[in-house]
Amino acid sequence: MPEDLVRAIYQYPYEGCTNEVDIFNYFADYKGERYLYINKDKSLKIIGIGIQSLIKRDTIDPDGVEKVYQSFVHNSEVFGVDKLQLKLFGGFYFDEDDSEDFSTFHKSHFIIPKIQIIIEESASWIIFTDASIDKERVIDALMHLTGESVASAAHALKCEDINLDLFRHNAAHAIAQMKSGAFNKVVLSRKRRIEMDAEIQVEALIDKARLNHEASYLVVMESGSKTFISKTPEQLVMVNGAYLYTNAIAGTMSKSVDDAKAKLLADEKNLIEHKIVVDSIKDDLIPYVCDITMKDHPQILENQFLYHLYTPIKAKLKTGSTLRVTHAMHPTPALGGYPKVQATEYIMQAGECRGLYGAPIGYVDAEGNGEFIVAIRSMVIERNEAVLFAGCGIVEDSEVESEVYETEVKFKPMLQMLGVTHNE
Ligand SMILES: C=C(O[C@@H]1C=C(C(=O)O)C=C[C@H]1O)C(=O)O
Repeated sequence: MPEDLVRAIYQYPYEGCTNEVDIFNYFADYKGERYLYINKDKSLKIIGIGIQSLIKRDTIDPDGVEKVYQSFVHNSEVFGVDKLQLKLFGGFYFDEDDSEDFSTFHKSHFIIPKIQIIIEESASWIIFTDASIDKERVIDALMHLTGESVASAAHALKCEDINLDLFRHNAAHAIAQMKSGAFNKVVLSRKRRIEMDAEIQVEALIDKARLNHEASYLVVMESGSKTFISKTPEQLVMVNGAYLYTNAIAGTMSKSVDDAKAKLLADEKNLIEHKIVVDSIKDDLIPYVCDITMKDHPQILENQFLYHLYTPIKAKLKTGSTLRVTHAMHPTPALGGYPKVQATEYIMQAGECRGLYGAPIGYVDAEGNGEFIVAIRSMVIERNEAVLFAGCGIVEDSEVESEVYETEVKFKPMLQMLGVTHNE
């Protein structure tokens, strides 16, 4: 019998524990095969446990991914109480470059889990795609979790900047290129490796993130021995029925600067960087949407350590799904540069091999709705090591040392999550 015909999706209303740390802990046996997605206003949590089907490609292939997921959903028999809720979660690499840091991930990496827990404000579900799991037992156990927090036992031994000299060199080179008119903006990035004295526990990191109430997403994706984590403030795209939402986030000032908000809103260099992103997003959206609405001037987005210039954008969707639009928009000049092709080539020549750093990660449902984020403020961990990523937009008026400082501040959310307070 073809495999498709014996698949089944079982859905139950979920009234169990809503603490993601407890749930991750309970499913410790599935380490390497779990994921977590929490949206910015914490109105949606998606937790995936085990791998029923890994949709993987060694190229960035949104159409191929969508086809396999649709076939899974439509060829499965559904035993459920509500309309089909199973969501597909995963991401695409930043670009087609291979990346050693992400060797257990694929350029298209999407997961249909064995168990998916969806926690929304109005209702929640637990979904099983594996008939052999004892569903009653799992549901009963989840109802009785006690909400213990998990403190990290690991301390930093060593902090090492992997490519700071190269970053300085590339930034100076890019500024010179832009002064001679080669392109307008490029985003360059740095990496920092942290070695801890014990294994880094993902549950402890999630617990740390949970206690921090800043308006950011939280994404955790395990793949074998590696785990990717992003605590990003940046949405790439959300599709909800007839509407599409996106935003431009570009232009940054540390909160430690006196009068930072007012300075940022009036700073010519940052306003130029921001406008490049807004204009490029508009151009990329035109084939898919109509009635684009946005304000003429950016507002301030506040993070724990930084202020950003921020323009929310709403439009009516004419055609396309979340995955299609994600592919068309990524990378915006907030992470790539402008013009897009030249900037992306520049990043590839700079040898950054970003993998999932700055990549689109998110979820879609069977109707094409969903949300993708831009995976910044991120790190990949393996055993007792973490590699942290931070980047910034370079324009012709940039100064190399200010950009070095900006990336220092952008490492902070991940350093804080690891409990590293100073450079060891
Ligand atoms: C590239 C990063 O951040 C991006 C770059 C910004 C900038 O240059 O001002 C601001 C927000 C993000 O779009 C990062 O945090 O790694």
